Amino acid sequence: MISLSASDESQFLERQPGAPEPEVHASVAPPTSDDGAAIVIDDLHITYKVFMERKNTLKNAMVKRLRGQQVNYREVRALRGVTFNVQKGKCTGVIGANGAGKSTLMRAVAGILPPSQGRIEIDGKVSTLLALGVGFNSALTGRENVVLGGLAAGLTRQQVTERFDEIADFADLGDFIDMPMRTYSSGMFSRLAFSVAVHMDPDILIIDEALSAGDAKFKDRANQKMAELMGHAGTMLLVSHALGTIQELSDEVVWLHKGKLIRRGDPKEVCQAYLDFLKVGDDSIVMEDF
Ligand SMILES: Nc1ncnc2c1ncn2[C@@H]1O[C@H](COP(=O)(O)OP(=O)(O)OP(=O)(O)O)[C@@H](O)[C@H]1O
Repeated sequence: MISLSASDESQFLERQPGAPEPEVHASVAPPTSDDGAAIVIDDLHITYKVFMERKNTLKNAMVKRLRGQQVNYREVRALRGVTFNVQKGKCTGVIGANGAGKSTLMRAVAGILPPSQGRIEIDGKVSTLLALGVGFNSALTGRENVVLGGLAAGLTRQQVTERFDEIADFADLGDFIDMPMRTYSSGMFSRLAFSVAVHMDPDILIIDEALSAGDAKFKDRANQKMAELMGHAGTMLLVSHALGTIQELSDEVVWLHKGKLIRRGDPKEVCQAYLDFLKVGDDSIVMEDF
């Protein structure tokens, strides 16, 4: 059995203090051809600016700038020259320790964060748990959010109406579908986000494990649905600390560390290199699957 989420497993994936940094593996080379790629990521840099004002707000920083005063900020280089592509119909898993840049990469591919340098090219309609989860309005009911989410993803009102029952059945929320989403548990919230995301006929599906929480029964159905989507030649970018899930679903794995791409290639080999680096045993792969 595989699981979508293993956030509680990350405790097993801590590096030993003082362990050396991983070296960029020699086999990491820029993609030779972008032909047939659904996602092209070329020398991608993302730098966050963290404002260091006493009252640390964007408004304060803007007021200072308008007054011609110097604005103090610190730069966090979350991604530093990442290059790889994802071929149509393939699944690429993204792994790495806390703070490696995985979520930043997902947000950039989803179009939420603009590149500071480099380029991202997307060929197809992207559906992402990130964007949809963020788009939900917790004052509205699940039903209303499904309609809004569907329209935002480019479906017509009629298409949303036609798909509504399927989306609601998959999320399996019972009467809660007509309750405001602020009354939902985080698992219920994620189930609806997942259900909406996978029913939008995405060409490219971006899944960040943080939003794919759910109970074991739902995870089983979610895994089946993902396998089904992949069967329809869907392209997937999947972030997870659950290396079992990553190996099960991915055609290729990318290992990020402190914003750099360390290794890219065969899922088993890259996961093993990552585990060797973390110096944790194979048990961590097995444990997250239960
Ligand atoms: N909004 C932000 N503003 C400033 N720095 C940020 C912001 N979001 C992330 N960072 C920084 O960027 C780096 C990469 O963070 P990111 O969340 O992408 O890592 P991650 O691999 O997803 O980590 P995790 O496994 O803990 O979720 C970290 O140093 C983090 O502190």
